[in-house]
Amino acid sequence: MGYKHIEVKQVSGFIGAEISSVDLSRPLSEDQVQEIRKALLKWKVVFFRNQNIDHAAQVEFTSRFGEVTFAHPLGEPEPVPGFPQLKPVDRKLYERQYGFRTGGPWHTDVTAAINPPAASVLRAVNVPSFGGDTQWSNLVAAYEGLSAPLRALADTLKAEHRFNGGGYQPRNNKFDERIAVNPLASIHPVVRVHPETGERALFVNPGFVSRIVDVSPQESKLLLELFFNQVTKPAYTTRFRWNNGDIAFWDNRATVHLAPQDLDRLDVERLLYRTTITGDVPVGVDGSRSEVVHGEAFSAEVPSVFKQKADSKEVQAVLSSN
Ligand SMILES: O=C(O)CCC(=O)C(=O)O
Ligand SMILES: [Fe+2]
Repeated sequence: MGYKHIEVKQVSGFIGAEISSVDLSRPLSEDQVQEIRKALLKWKVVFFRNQNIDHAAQVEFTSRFGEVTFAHPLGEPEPVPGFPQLKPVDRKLYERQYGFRTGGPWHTDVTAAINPPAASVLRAVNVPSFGGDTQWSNLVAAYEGLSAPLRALADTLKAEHRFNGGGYQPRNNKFDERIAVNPLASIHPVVRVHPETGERALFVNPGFVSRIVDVSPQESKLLLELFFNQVTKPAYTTRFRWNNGDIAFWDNRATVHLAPQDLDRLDVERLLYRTTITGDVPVGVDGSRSEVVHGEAFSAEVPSVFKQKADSKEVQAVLSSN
């Protein structure tokens, strides 16, 4: 309905659509880009099956929707040599480098930054034949599902987001060292007005929110329990079963997502690559903007912590153009 250049099929009640009749290995027309953007804004996450595109094509696809960021504000894990925008989502690499396999709690990408990514693109390269599904939840539906008095309260609140302050457990490894060097943190409105749709989203996530500000610690804890419950309600979610070559593209301003939890004890490989699009500074219902607690904005710029890394050979390999 309403699409002339792509096919769009809704996959869940509140979130998610599969887009077909488009070949991402070839340059997209401006009409296709506009319709994909329209579907993304409506469905919050869109899926493309069986695309089998390479690194360069992923970066090219992502760039049609905005500025492609550096892989990660901490430069961890190491981006792909020659592709500073590509963040490997690689169980084997994480295990080798950090000693853990789990994908962590429900989260929105990089909300510790003052300008969390507008959107993320994830491409499956080597996924297991069973398990490893990713889930997304619709933060606009979550907001709208609150009672009117709770929405009114949420509209007035702000929350602190930080890399080491939410649901991620300390790991005592290289990743934590990086966070200690650059303890990225920001205060965002609990209800964010979406810059493109004007919709209100319940912009809190169990991964990175450390506290609600200006309330007591106990009030913060109980409010967050309520909000986290709301944003992860199964009703607002969709679940994606990956095959190699599949791509998920989500609006990071209006969703939380959950990496698979069912593979933690299994010795299986799972490799995907993520790109992200530079986001704007969130704005609350009263028009107030988020505030930096610590750290720099997240964009295509090479983060200073990455530039400062001692092992400059690795850094050079990542930054050298291909
Ligand atoms: O492993 C996954 O399915 C999702 C990983 C993730 O959170 C991300 O790429 O942002
Ligand atoms: Fe993520």
